[in-house]
Amino acid sequence: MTGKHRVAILGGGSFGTAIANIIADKGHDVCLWMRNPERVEEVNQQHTNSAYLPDIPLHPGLKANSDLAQTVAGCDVVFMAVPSKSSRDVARQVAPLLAEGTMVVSTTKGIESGTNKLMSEVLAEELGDVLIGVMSGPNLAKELAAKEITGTVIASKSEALTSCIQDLLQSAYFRVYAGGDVYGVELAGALKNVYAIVAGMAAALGVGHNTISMLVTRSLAEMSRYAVHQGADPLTFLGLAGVGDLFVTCTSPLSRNYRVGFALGQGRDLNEVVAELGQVAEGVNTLRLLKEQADELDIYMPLVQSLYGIIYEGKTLSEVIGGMMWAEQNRDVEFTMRQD
Ligand SMILES: NC(=O)C1=CN([C@@H]2O[C@H](COP(=O)(O)OP(=O)(O)OC[C@H]3O[C@@H](n4cnc5c(N)ncnc54)[C@H](O)[C@@H]3O)[C@@H](O)[C@H]2O)C=CC1
Ligand SMILES: O=C(CO)COP(=O)(O)O
Repeated sequence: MTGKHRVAILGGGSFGTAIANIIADKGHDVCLWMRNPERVEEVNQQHTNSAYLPDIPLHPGLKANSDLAQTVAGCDVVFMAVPSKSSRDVARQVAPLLAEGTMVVSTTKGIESGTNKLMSEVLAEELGDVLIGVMSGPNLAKELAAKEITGTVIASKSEALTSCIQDLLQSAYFRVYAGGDVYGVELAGALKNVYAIVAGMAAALGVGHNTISMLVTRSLAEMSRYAVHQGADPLTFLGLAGVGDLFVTCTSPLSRNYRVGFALGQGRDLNEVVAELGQVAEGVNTLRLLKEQADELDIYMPLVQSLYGIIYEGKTLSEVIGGMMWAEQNRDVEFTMRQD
């Protein structure tokens, strides 16, 4: 350990708990902010968070608190681990409590409704004089908490922040890469959720491996096309935050977005499925925002258009697949950044 940090994690769901546990394991002071006093009690007394990470014993040094001011008092690093719909609200609450120069890292993989802003932009607007970073990669909370080997990307304009977060999280099972493409890393994390819904749907239909492979590859092409149009670095999409996260979310039933897609593929109702999940599946909201953006900016996004058609316009999956295969017939040259 290269110096002890005091760290606050805002949001005691699956991912916040997994990250907090890694940091506690490494011997830092870490406090998890959770609204529910019973869950706070469970973390502090039983060292578990059974609602989100059942069967995972948490480090006894990991503390939880429902008081935000007490949670962040004296912290030099804060992780934001709430869903995108709550990020601005939580940022507003915490803003007056943070010291100048605090390092704030968003782990949220979503886009704000109404503004189409990413979380680093929301934090920059709300938090004043702090350093901001974003973290994204193939990081299913349950696997991370079970110490399955993986990696992630921490991106920030501040090298002090990226190296601090590398020291904080790096371990035998978690490799942390630094990057400078804040926008691309964050956007990749939000976009892949939409394609995980498509992949889950395809899995429910029992499609072949060729089909899954085509779907994931064309998803990467589509999300890269959108991101590059918006100013991201295409190489980001070939890394852990891009194809790495896309691959895991499109193939694992541990992904909540994949599970939503799987249930839709079984013919179930979206609202019922989302309610039953009890955790956030950011892709549902991101799909709506992306479809609006694709229309407005005239970006070719056939998978987004098709999923939107199925979920919100009552189109059938076979109708959509037929249309997509025909549209691509005979005139497609494979190059990811092309408009067609
Ligand atoms: N679970 C995963 O495998 C990963 C999730 N993420 C991202 O992290 C973000 C959070 O996801 P999860 O922890 O998985 O979600 P979750 O649904 O498991 O937990 C979210 C937590 O935030 C809390 N929360 C919601 N609104 C709040 C508010 N206004 N104030 C205080 N707390 C609030 C909830 O009570 C809950 O404890 C999402 O954007 C997700 O995409 C990122 C990497 C992996
Ligand atoms: O982002 C994730 C893994 O990297 C988790 O995906 P879900 O939100 O679909 O569970």
